[in-house]
Amino acid sequence: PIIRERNSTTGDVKRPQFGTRFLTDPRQVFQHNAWDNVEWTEEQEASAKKKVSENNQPLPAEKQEEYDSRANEFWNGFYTIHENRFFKDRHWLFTEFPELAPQCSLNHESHLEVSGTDDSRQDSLDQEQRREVAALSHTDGDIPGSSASYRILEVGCGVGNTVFPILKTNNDPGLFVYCCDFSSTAVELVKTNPEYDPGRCFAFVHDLSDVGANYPIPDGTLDVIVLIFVLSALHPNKMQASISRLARLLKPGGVMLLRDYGRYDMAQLRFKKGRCLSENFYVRGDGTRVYFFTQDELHGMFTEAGFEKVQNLVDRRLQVNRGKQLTMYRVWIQCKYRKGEKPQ
Ligand SMILES: C[S@@+](CC[C@H](N)C(=O)[O-])C[C@H]1O[C@@H](n2cnc3c(N)ncnc32)[C@H](O)[C@@H]1O
Repeated sequence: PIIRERNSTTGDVKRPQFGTRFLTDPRQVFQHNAWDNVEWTEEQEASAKKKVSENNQPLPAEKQEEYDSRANEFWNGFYTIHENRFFKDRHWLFTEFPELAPQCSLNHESHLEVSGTDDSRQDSLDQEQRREVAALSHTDGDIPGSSASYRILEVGCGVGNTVFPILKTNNDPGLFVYCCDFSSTAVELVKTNPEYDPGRCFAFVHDLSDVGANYPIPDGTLDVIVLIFVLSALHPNKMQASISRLARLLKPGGVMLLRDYGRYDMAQLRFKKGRCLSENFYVRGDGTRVYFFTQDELHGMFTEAGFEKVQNLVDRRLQVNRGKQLTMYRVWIQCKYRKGEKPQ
């Protein structure tokens, strides 16, 4: 059976909630480590806007050019220092993006309600078909994963904090996971991870912004593409073409899943003067770059690339350092867009 969370009053199926702890009494703020769906006041929004506009003097062009042309070297430097200690595994992956393990909805937390026998029958039928297809076409050609029936690509996979949980959670025998990053150091860390199984996964070095470069994946064959905190690392001028390039790899009806930094996230407000490259785009001390999106900007790019919106939401969370009595306002954007059925 499929497990779905339902709104207790209307009975409607809700999207899986990222979190459910709401701050109703401001005096309670230091009672927990994090609060969900935090409302921003107008003053808070205005003060964030002011802070950002005060730090909006772009660096000289030659410096900008270096950060762009050597971007992968700066990320290699990052992974040489942090190896796989920095980005932690994400437990929210499968509640927010059930497409990553469609047959595993039983993994949802116990408070979710059980329902929908028809859907569940369809699901197990799909699964069975996938298994049959995988069993029939067992001869992989030159292309890794060519015999698979459900293909996921993660772009900007880093050291595999999304890839390995997918491989562990999604036991569909027809599953194949491709993953790439333009940091050869990161890809090497993925390949040498004891959980890396070449029969189910293929990691390769690829620059997302190099739209002329080939992927080792035929066009129109992917079910899902995942972008987690990676589009924000690209120069804003290269984002649209990169998304449109990726769209070619998806099957009609395939989905693009994205989670990334939102405008006025704490990380944006903390940038010191002299780190701004262009509006809402900054360079960190280690040379890696980051952009802070609005929902509309992402919507515009996806629709331009031929996608239809399934979800585009902003996730505002208040994180609390109880020891230091500090509050940190995080803003993330989460998108799910489906590739149109008609060719572009
Ligand atoms: C903030 S990290 C996120 C890593 C990973 N997605 C995660 O969530 O753990 C951004 C990643 O994007 C990669 N990246 C940045 N620009 C890229 C590009 N043009 N092509 C491919 N990967 C890129 C970086 O090397 C880095 O691994």
